[in-house]
Amino acid sequence: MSSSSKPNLPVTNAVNGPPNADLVRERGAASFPVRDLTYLVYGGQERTEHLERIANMVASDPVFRKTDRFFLSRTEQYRRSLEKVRHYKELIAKHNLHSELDQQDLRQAIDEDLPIGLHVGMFIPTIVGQGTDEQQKKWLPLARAYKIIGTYAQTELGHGSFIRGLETVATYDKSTQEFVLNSPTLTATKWWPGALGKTSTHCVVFARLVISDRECGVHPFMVQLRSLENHEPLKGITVGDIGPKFAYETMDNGFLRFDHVRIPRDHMLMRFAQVAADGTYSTPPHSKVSYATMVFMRAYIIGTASSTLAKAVTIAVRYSCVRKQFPLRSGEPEQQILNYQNQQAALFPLLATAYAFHFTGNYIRQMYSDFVRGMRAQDFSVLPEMHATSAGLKSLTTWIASAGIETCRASCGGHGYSKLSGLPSLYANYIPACTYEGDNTVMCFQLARYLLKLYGKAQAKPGLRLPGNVSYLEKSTLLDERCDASTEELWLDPARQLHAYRNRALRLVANCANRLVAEMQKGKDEVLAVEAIKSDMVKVAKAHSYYVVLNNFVNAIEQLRASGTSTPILRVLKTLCDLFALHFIQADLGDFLEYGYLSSLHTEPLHAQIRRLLEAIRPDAVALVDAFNFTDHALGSALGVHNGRVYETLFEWAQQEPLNKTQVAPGYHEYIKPFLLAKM
Ligand SMILES: CCCCCCCCCCCCCCCCCCC/C=C/C(=O)SCCNC(=O)CCNC(=O)[C@H](O)C(C)(C)COP(=O)(O)OP(=O)(O)OC[C@H]1O[C@@H](n2cnc3c(N)ncnc32)[C@H](O)[C@@H]1OP(=O)(O)O
Ligand SMILES: Cc1cc2nc3c(=O)[nH]c(=O)nc-3n(C[C@H](O)[C@H](O)[C@H](O)COP(=O)(O)OP(=O)(O)OC[C@H]3O[C@@H](n4cnc5c(N)ncnc54)[C@H](O)[C@@H]3O)c2cc1C
Repeated sequence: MSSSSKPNLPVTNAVNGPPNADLVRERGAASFPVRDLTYLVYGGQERTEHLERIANMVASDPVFRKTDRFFLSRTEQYRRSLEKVRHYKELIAKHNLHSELDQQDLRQAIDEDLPIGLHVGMFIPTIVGQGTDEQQKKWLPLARAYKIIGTYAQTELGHGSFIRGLETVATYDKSTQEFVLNSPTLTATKWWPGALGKTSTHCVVFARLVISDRECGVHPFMVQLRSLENHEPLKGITVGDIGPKFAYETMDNGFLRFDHVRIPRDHMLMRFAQVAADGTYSTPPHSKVSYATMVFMRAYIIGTASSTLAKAVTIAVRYSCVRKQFPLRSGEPEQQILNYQNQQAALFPLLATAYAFHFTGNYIRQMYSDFVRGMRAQDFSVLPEMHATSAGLKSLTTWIASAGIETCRASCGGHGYSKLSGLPSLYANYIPACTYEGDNTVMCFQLARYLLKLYGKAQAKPGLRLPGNVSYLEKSTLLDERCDASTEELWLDPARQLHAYRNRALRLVANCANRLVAEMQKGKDEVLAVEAIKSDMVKVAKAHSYYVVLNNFVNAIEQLRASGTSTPILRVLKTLCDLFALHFIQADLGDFLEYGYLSSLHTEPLHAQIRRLLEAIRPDAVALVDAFNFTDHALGSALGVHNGRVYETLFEWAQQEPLNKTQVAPGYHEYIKPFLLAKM
């Protein structure tokens, strides 16, 4: 089927030449107009073309090249990322990219963990969210123009998850109307904040507020760290880089200590809690409102899980199409490895998940903007739902995307282990998303607590109406219902799929609630009873989040159908949605079998339907990854190049290896020559 409009062919850093014939053939045989799916993913033709212009501008700009990154030292990588920051700023001015959206598009196209990520992602949002109007007026123009660079300094050497345990102190001195910031212990040292070590001039510091010996809890303070003239740390401030990490080399995650550093009273961000000149403290309208930037970032992280996983799947699917291994019978041509069922079973559920997460990203963005609108009107009622939902989805999406990248890497065989595949660095730079912005397990407890509370309320008060995604907690009769998908066809019914996910989630919540009561009946208080069910709480949070993801995917398809999306696109999205739904039932089959929701009567058709779905996706696999529309620059992979010239590109990129600069190995004269035969 032909596209409704020609794609803007991505700028390539692959080796030029005729494209791989298998990829060409597969692209020609797609069952749906790829370009239309791209428009759907990126929000329309105009927006897609705008993104392409930016992506191609970045991809063709030598400052943003990525191919040298594997051969640079940590310090060189950091310097290169600063060079990219400077150039990013130049391009904003040159191309008039002053809107936040344009700048976000540009950063996304640059596709590197730049040391201004925290400035944009947390420093500015914290000023916006937590600063008074006057504070915003003072700091925002400076921050937005990069006259100052900031970060978000919360985590300490001793505490990250347990925010109330932070030790940095901000003591109010009424006589001078200043706060005195101090790090009283080694463990009070701020540790980890991105761009803190070497880049930032300022930061928002989270410290315990003390007024006249009274503890008032953790609050945000604006602090200047470095001189704006020579970048030297200011008096009383010890700051530096925390040293080598798993990856993330472009980012100067830092440490920071305060020795009785004085800041003016109006440097406490006082939108919600205030300290008056005389030291009178006014409490915030919600005790966790100062945690709002983390909720914002969790929502952002959920949104990026789709694109990250989509990159890994694009690389693995294209490579699996080019790569051939074994004829089925002797004398026959070798098979593309993508024809093997095991390869499809590894990659296609991840392809489906990348699409599923795309719709979840849309959902959380909408939920977040409704929440912000409420907050502006002093309505914090949605905060618990927003916090719990984003905590759970952040955990599920980052866990699945991380594991998915590794699956993609392993499915590329030996070449997947080469950094030139792009997959090792994609993985290494992505996995901290499971830890930062809230350790995933700790985040799951937050969602599980919320669900258990609502379940308890619904039990105590029959007829209580709960919000949309959790309304199934009202229906304990659901627990008596069983699966009736006894044929392959019935497994394609979205209502039945959702029923299964809802039933599993409710079952796990109910079991957890019962176990909590049982532990308390054994004599434990509530705190210890919760400790006894913690691993089950993680399962509860995941089960609910799976349900939310599937529900969003099903709803999105319904909305697309209603808005007249073409049948071929709807058909392929429905196939992906089915595979997502059925694959994750198969993956957690024990949950569904354990309480008799499913039996072998249902599992046989389930497995058979999954095999059918893999077959259905196979002819469209390349088109489905092409629809993500990544440039070769964005993928940074010799295996995933658009033209499929995988071997040529691998060979050429390998020539850049510094070891290849000389024919004779460095160290040969000292270490090899002495024991080799002198002559043959
Ligand atoms: C929306 C999309 C926008 C798109 C466009 C944006 C463009 C942006 C560009 C950005 C580019 C950026 C690129 C950067 C890349 C990423 C870099 C990563 C940087 C990493 C930064 C960090 O890691 S910062 C540090 C993060 N730290 C944490 O997350 C700590 C985790 N811990 C906590 O959150 C909490 O302490 C806790 C939740 C674990 C517990 O809190 P606490 O102990 O204080 O409370 P309790 O347990 O007693 O609970 C009391 C009560 O409060 C509820 N609650 C807790 N937290 C919240 C909250 N945040 N909101 C609401 N309610 C909360 C809790 O559930 C309890 O409720 P009960 O009803 O009493 O049970
Ligand atoms: C790359 C990277 C960038 C970062 N950037 C920033 C930044 O810009 N600013 C900033 O302030 N911070 C930053 N951080 C810090 C990050 O937010 C914290 O590391 C994260 O919140 C986890 O906290 P923790 O390290 O204290 O883990 P811990 O809480 O010590 O977790 C260790 C283990 O204990 C378990 N655990 C913890 N508490 C409980 C509990 N109550 N019950 C059961 N199990 C528990 C966890 O599940 C985990 O398995 C960054 C971290 C990384 C890795």
